[in-house]
Amino acid sequence: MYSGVVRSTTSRKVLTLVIIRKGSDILLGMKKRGFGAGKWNGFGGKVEPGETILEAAKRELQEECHLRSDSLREVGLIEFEFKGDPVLEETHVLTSDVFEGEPKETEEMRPQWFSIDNIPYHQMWLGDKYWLPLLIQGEQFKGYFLFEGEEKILNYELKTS
Ligand SMILES: Nc1ncnc2c1[nH]c(=O)n2[C@H]1C[C@H](O)[C@@H](COP(=O)(O)OP(=O)(O)OP(=O)(O)O)O1
Repeated sequence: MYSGVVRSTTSRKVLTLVIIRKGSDILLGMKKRGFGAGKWNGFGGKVEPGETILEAAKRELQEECHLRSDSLREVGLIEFEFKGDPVLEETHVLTSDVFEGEPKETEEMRPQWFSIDNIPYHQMWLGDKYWLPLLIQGEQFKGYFLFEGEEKILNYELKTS
């Protein structure tokens, strides 16, 4: 997809990432365990065998914060690579401002609304400050991020369409 990037990955994991919006707020969750613990992020996870991207996104949203949305739409596709890890994370980013329920803390995530003027980028994945503003502006985007560990980006590309 990106001419300048040579990937060293040999397999691919498909993930979803959902950002729910309400007026000028977005909903993030503090990841309590596992991969990305201690970071604010959208809601999502691995797409299970037999599931569509949309089904997986809806399931993860409900499992992680008890919200339901039948109006999720895909706005972004990001490939995350971690140096030395043979797995490329193909992450589908979806959003909606139509949902049912109130966000509730779960075993995995502690949800909290943030104003788009006060997003806690310093406690989020480093790449988020590049692509999340595009989502907030209503853009569609494709990206690639190469990380070294969790706290350093070696290379990235981001394009809007
Ligand atoms: N680099 C980066 N920036 C922003 N967001 C992410 C990454 N890497 C990622 O994996 N993510 C997102 C994509 C997913 O929404 C989550 C990771 O999901 P994970 O918790 O590993 O998947 P689950 O299926 O929920 O895992 P278990 O419940 O099986 O532990 O972060």
